[in-house]
Amino acid sequence: FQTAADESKQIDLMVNNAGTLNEYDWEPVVQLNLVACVRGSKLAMKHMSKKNGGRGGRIINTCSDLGLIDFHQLPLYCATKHGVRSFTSSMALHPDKELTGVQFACICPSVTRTDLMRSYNETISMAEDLEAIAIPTSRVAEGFLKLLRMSRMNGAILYIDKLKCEFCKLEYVGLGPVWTPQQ
Ligand SMILES: NC(=O)C1=CN([C@@H]2O[C@H](COP(=O)(O)OP(=O)(O)OC[C@H]3O[C@@H](n4cnc5c(N)ncnc54)[C@H](O)[C@@H]3O)[C@@H](O)[C@H]2O)C=CC1
Ligand SMILES: CC/C=C\CC(=O)/C=C/C=C\C=C\C=C\[C@@H](O)[C@@H](O)C/C=C\CCC(=O)O
Repeated sequence: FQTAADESKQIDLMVNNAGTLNEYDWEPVVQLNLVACVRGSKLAMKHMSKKNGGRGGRIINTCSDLGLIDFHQLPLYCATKHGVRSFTSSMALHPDKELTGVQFACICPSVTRTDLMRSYNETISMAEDLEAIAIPTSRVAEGFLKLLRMSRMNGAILYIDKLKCEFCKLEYVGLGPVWTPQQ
């Protein structure tokens, strides 16, 4: 991050995308999926914040549909992605956001054809079924671009599957507003 900041002076967009899946050797998974996402977000936040002389920016975290639902085959992976989702939307709710100029959002793709999916396939005997429901990476890119095109994306949780690319509405019961997209 420091190298990028030194070379380009200003970072406008930070994407915390790295992630992995291993329910057995699970502690490194927490470190990468959740801890690194929080670290990366905080570094970017500090650099971008108008309160520190920055000019604002966007932080987009790669979550998953498993950050929105529970799934018995991948409990640890789900826990890390629920953490990413909650951290991101909680940061977006911070009352300082107009002062910092930093917007937070996350994308929640369903199963996508990547090395991660292929490594999971090796552990089960359902390769064909997974292949049938998986989306191409280009579909995730479409969702990502949809966020970038919005001038105000703060708080967005974008669900992406074969048929849908739509914002999730979470109910902040009694504590705040439900997020709706603004252009
Ligand atoms: N493939 C899928 O079905 C889905 C993936 N995701 C999420 O998308 C993100 C990207 O995953 P994929 O492209 O599918 O997986 P992938 O395994 O194809 O790519 C993971 C990337 O993370 C990087 N990485 C791994 N460990 C790292 C470390 N310790 N430090 C820095 N970089 C590291 C790798 O170099 C690689 O570029 C992850 O956060 C994953 O949880 C979300 C929903 C569905
Ligand atoms: C699959 C691991 C890759 C990425 C993890 C991720 O971020 C999102 C995963 C989302 C869902 C994973 C579901 C996996 C399901 C499999 O174990 C099978 O149960 C699916 C089998 C058939 C599905 C057919 C259907 O119901 O349409």
